[in-house]
Amino acid sequence: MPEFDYDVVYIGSGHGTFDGAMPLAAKGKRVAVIEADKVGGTCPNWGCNAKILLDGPVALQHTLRASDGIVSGDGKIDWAKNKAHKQAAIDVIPDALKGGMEASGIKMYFGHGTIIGEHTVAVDGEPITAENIVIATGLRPHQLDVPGTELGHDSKEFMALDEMPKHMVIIGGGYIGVEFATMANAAGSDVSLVLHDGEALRGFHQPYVKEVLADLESRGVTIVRNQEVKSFEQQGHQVEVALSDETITTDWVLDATGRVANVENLGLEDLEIEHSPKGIVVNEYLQTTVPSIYVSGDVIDKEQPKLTPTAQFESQYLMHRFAGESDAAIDYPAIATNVFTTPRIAQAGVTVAEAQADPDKYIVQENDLSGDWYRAVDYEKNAKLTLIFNKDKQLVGATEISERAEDSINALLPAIEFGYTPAQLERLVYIFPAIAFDSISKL
Ligand SMILES: Cc1cc2nc3c(=O)[nH]c(=O)nc-3n(C[C@H](O)[C@H](O)[C@H](O)COP(=O)(O)OP(=O)(O)OC[C@H]3O[C@@H](n4cnc5c(N)ncnc54)[C@H](O)[C@@H]3O)c2cc1C
Ligand SMILES: NC(=O)c1ccc[n+]([C@@H]2O[C@H](COP(=O)([O-])OP(=O)(O)OC[C@H]3O[C@@H](n4cnc5c(N)ncnc54)[C@H](O)[C@@H]3O)[C@@H](O)[C@H]2O)c1
Repeated sequence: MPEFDYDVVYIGSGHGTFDGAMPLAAKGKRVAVIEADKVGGTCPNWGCNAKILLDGPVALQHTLRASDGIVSGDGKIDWAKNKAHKQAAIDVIPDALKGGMEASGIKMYFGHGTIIGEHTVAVDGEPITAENIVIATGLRPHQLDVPGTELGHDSKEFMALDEMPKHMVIIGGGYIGVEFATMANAAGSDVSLVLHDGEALRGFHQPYVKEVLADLESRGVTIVRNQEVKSFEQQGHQVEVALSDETITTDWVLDATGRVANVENLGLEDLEIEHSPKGIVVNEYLQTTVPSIYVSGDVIDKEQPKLTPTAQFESQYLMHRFAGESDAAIDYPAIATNVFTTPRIAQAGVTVAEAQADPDKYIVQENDLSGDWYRAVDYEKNAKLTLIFNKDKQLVGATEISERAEDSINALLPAIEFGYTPAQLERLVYIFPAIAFDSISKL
């Protein structure tokens, strides 16, 4: 008779869980997953998948307009149809994932999970025991601490809008702020994007960020810089957004000021597990100070970008550990990331700022892609790619601004991660003409 009900119980069913939990169960481990909301968590339901479906027509509209009359039509987006298409495409995911998990042998529990002992989680009061517990509870939207904050909305509510508001104030210059400003503008909303200082998308190459912001402005987005939000106040059907120097009256407010960790009501205090709104503190094995309790995905307090592929990498790392296949510390690879604006900005590996701060170690090579014949296929005007090499001439980092930046950086990622030699690069026979061929030819 086993000592515990399960080998591993996961709290949360997002990418921080299922990418590792399914193969772990398929290897014969006894696995349970607890979910309080939709199976699959943020990414499929309210994050990446939902967002990229809504973005499809936005990118199409941008290309159509950039084609300068070659493709005719006004490219007007029917938001209600766009939302219905998105919803139809993602509605099937939770059941499909649930089915996949159950088929691999996972027992699903629905309810709120709270850790009540080193090996015990209560699901709405019912105790379940496991040799190891994984907390993968993700993040939720941060809400500004100002009077009237409840009048603000989050990204989930934006993606559920039946109609695009005539005017929208978006607060915050992070991924969500600029991506959703791009979408709302393309769908016909008059957008004011409020930044509390001059900068947006910190962590990305700032000259490229400035180009994205300038492009948004050229399409009618008002960027309001260096303003603190003071309050939101209902005025009839509208909301007054009071900033340090001005007041904007709007139909809808998106509070995109970041996301905070779901660490409440988990029992962390009783077990003295260190945590903050940034997440739960772990060691190099993703383990908390209680050795049987691990953490995966966005809810880890970490330096790495809080993205789906990062969560997937962590859950797969834990799968190998729980399967007894590896006891090594986690070794994060180069993580590629992209801002889905039009144009996009993508990057991976050593950043330009890091390279410029250490010129003895790195060589920075800037490539203007606007004269590149292949980029004329996408009517690119401002495409640029910055490559960073070490002194052995191996690629260690790259960032691009273009309509196809995510594909370009994905194509370069293996060269960054594995440090290909010129001889190895010669053996990569890519499809031509294509983005991967074009990007790799710059090495
Ligand atoms: C608008 C938006 C767009 C995004 N776009 C991208 C993108 O383009 N590319 C990208 O890589 N990343 C993107 N992300 C980030 C990506 O969604 C996350 O990195 C990813 O979902 C993290 O997975 P996770 O499993 O750690 O957390 P989540 O997916 O958030 O899953 C956590 C789960 O835990 C459940 N839960 C929480 N507490 C409990 C509890 N006590 N008991 C039971 N269940 C609980 C929640 O209901 C949730 O289902 C986006 C995020 C947002 C919000
Ligand atoms: N393309 C993608 O991969 C993608 C897209 C969307 C979200 N995400 C993920 O979702 C998470 C959250 O994204 P996000 O954009 O909400 O957060 P973020 O942390 O990227 O950006 C928050 C922004 O709000 C600003 N801000 C904070 N307080 C403010 C205030 N009082 N007034 C004005 N501005 C303020 C910050 O300066 C920052 O620019 C991130 O983990 C991100 O990785 C990823």
